Amino acid sequence: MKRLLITRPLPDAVVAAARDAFHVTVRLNNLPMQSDELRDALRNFDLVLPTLGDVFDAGVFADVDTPRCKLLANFGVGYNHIDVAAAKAAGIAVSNTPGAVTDATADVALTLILMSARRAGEGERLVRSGGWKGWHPTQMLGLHVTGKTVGIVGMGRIGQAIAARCHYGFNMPVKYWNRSAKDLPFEATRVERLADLAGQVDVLVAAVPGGAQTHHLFDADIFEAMQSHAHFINISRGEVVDEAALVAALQAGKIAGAGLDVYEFEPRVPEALRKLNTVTLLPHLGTAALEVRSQMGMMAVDNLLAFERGETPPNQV
Ligand SMILES: NC(=O)c1ccc[n+]([C@@H]2O[C@H](COP(=O)([O-])OP(=O)(O)OC[C@H]3O[C@@H](n4cnc5c(N)ncnc54)[C@H](O)[C@@H]3O)[C@@H](O)[C@H]2O)c1
Ligand SMILES: O=C(O)[C@H](O)CO
Repeated sequence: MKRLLITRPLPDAVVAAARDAFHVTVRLNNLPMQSDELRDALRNFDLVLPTLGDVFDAGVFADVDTPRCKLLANFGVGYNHIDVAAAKAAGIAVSNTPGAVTDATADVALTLILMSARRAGEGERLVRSGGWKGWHPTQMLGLHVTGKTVGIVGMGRIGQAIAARCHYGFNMPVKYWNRSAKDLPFEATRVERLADLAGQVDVLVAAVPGGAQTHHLFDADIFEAMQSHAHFINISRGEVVDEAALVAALQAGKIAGAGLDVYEFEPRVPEALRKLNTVTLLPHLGTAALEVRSQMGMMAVDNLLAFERGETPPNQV
């Protein structure tokens, strides 16, 4: 049997399915793998099932002369923590888990849109603090979401699921920025320049992958272009945002609020961001449901099984 390393505890059913086919070691630690562990994983296992935070960068591959590992079957759709080109050069394939994450992540985007626009986090803190003095007509007025325009940046699987929820559920006109035009089952306007989109919408949502091409896509210029009543939502990767520029925009009231599930240097969330009442902060909850995490794990196992049969994994990247 091939030796498989699962780098974090996963739902029982996933580990059981993996044990049916492989000699499995589960690393009983919820923190990302450290430098030595990453290298040892490549040296000592035939297959590795890593996840977010396990940073397999070019240096890791360069340090391991003849890796025993032949597949990194990532748990999650986003694989910006793996240098895929360096992996390939080292003879290691990479797969991910697209689709399994789509609806759950779109649901969290809608949670953030509503929480940010309707000041739900701020309201919850007010009640919890015992400081609420009762309802009155001008208390905590937020942005009415129904009918407002949403701008989706990255009209992929998750972007489309967010757009559909906004369109069908909240009657929101949809605009988007994407490398290519999308054929969608509802009306949506493609805008050529990101800064133009930013200036035209009431809610701007980041749904692009992380990586070098999208690093700091949302910078001071984009926040400057946004309308002062608009909200910025990020469910993609923290690194797509210049976090310092976002903090500055919020502090200066250039935008009304932000809803974030991801951060530039996770799990570190700058104190300046945590202090702002206009920000809703979630701890990377996009796929955090047992059903979803189980589906992600099963997809990763399917990729491993296909590879073991000598086939190309269904979700090789
Ligand atoms: N918050 C969470 O828990 C969570 C959960 C799942 C996924 N994610 C993130 O969401 C991302 C998107 O997932 P998906 O399944 O929708 O991916 P996808 O590949 O279906 O969609 C990505 C979209 O972004 C566009 N895009 C890619 N690179 C681009 C670039 N350089 N410039 C402009 N547009 C670009 C693509 O054309 C595509 O339309 C993942 O890569 C992951 O980082 C976060
Ligand atoms: O990329 C993904 O799938 C998520 O961020 C991890 O749940």
